[in-house]
Amino acid sequence: MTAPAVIDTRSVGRTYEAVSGPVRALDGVSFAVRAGELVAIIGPSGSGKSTLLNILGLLDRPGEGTYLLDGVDTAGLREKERTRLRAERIGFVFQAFHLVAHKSAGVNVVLPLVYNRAPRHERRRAAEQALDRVNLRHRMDALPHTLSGGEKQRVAIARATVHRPSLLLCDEPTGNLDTESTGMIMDHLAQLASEGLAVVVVTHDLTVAERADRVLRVKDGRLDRAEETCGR
Ligand SMILES: Nc1ncnc2c1ncn2[C@@H]1O[C@H](COP(=O)(O)OP(=O)(O)OP(=O)(O)O)[C@@H](O)[C@H]1O
Repeated sequence: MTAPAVIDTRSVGRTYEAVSGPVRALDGVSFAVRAGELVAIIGPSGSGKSTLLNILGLLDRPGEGTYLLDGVDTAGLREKERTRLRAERIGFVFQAFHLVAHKSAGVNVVLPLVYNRAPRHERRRAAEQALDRVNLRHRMDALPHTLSGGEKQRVAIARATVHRPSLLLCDEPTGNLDTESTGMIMDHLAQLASEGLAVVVVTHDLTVAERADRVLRVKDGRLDRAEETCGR
């Protein structure tokens, strides 16, 4: 049986109104990402990757076309409903980790559950499980500055997945990491995908893209249809 589409975009376009005139950042972008897939998005600077990631993360709206997240047509949602859908269904991982510096790894991981108003007694256990998935349960009480870059990103992955979203969006997740840590982060992302998460990674690193099930190339705001299929 085919896994359900977590991301389903149809003819998505986005134009920015810049001082110098309109900038066509995305044009006719249609693709799906299913539960259990690890997909890399690559493309030159200015090709539209961030614009696409912002739309997929419900941080921006497409100018044209439709975006269905978990089968929900996001166009008709009010801002409050978009915020809730984002908080429940999406996790974000950034290049610069964005951990709260004066809070322990465990408290950082628990934050989405606080925002989602999960029952208090469930939070600690969920944080332990999320840290366990990235082999960092023993660093639960560690402050971010005592962790290596790779460990910080693993905490960020635990935080982004603690509420069991259906979609994990990663923006250059290995941009600040060495080769060894990069490999470990990709191992964890592949593992999460194999457990049913849809994982999307925007990257400039071709060794990262090689680990994906599929690579989507963006060029001048359009998807290059000559997609590669890579084995994980
Ligand atoms: N807020 C904005 N206002 C006007 N133009 C914008 C805005 N944001 C992005 N653009 C333009 O839209 C196009 C796509 O930009 P985008 O940031 O999505 O590309 P990118 O592929 O993420 O680039 P990079 O790899 O450098 O981050 C570019 O031409 C960019 O200059």
